[in-house]
Amino acid sequence: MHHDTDRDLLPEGLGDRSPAQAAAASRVRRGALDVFASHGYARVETPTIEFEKSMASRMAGVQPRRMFRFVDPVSLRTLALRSDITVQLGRIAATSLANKPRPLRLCYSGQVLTIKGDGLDPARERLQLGAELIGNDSVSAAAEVVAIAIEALEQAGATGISVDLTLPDLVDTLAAEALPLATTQVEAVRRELDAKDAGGLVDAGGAAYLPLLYAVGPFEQAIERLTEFDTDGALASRIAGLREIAARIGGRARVTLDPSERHGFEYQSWFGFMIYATGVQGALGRGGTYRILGETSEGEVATGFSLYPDRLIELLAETASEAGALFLPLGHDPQVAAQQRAVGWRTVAALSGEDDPVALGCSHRLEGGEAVPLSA
Ligand SMILES: N[C@@H](Cc1c[nH]c[nH+]1)C(=O)O
Repeated sequence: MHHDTDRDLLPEGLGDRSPAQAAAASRVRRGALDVFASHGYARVETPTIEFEKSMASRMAGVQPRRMFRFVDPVSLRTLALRSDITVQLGRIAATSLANKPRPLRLCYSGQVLTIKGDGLDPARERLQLGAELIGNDSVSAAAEVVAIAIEALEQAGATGISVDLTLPDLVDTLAAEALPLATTQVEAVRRELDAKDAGGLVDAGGAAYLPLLYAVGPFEQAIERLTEFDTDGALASRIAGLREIAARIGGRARVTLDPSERHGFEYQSWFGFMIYATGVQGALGRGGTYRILGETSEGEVATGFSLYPDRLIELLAETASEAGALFLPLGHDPQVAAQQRAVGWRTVAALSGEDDPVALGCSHRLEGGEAVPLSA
């Protein structure tokens, strides 16, 4: 077909979900939210747009450059489309729910947008589902949220789950004392470690950090390497914490360690993790410990995670087999049809004598009050 306008095009990185994908998305959303609720996480809903300032300043490290921003014709202030619901929950925790007892367990689901896709993934709009445990960033909190992330993905239909643990503030921790770096070097060392570039790391003045590039892989082996590297014990409490978390997830997911992984971790502190599943390219989610900044006080610690299940939804939609439907011929008894729906049938009512039940996806036809299989 010839297009002389862009009427039918969608902007880059944005798309529709087909009926099969929308059905898979509903199942994934419901599965995950049920798991969050079953562990005591109360759902909150947040606006799609709010003041840029409140989203950009709630956690240290948030990048407003990634957000769609525009001026509100009403308030004349800059608004931003949400790119991460966690920061909105930070706002709620610091304001309307500030006086609720801690730990405060909240969960959420919604669409988020960024101006640019992330690395290999060009999508600019994504479904984000997550849970936040506010008021605690201990090993127990971390173990709880990792376990819930695994359970939520399992419930959503993911298989072969693996979890990659990381220490987001590793370089800052080491640079402070054990392996000093000039403030100007910290960023470069972090970047080369993230890129796993040994030559670049040496050039950036981070030769002492080289062994970190080898403390990567299956958890038991990698944590041994990290322990050997940590001769003066600067990382001792973190290593003990990681060991305990890994022990508590063990058996439910494959656990790996990548202590200097930074990609996508904007504000996480001592603990971070990524979560993956078989057949799904890229990470399905990310989480960790962080600090919600207050207006005057030093703020509040928290632990949580976000799942971005769009790739899983596409996979599930491809493999889902559509359940048959029951064709209701013209002149059927509406009460009988309602009874059939009540026992689980999806019905498709004829609008004219020409409607073709098979073409409309029906497997059965209502005849004499019964669902009769349509002969193929
Ligand atoms: N919202 C973070 C993940 C997270 C939730 N809680 C803590 N960390 C992200 O999407 O990267």
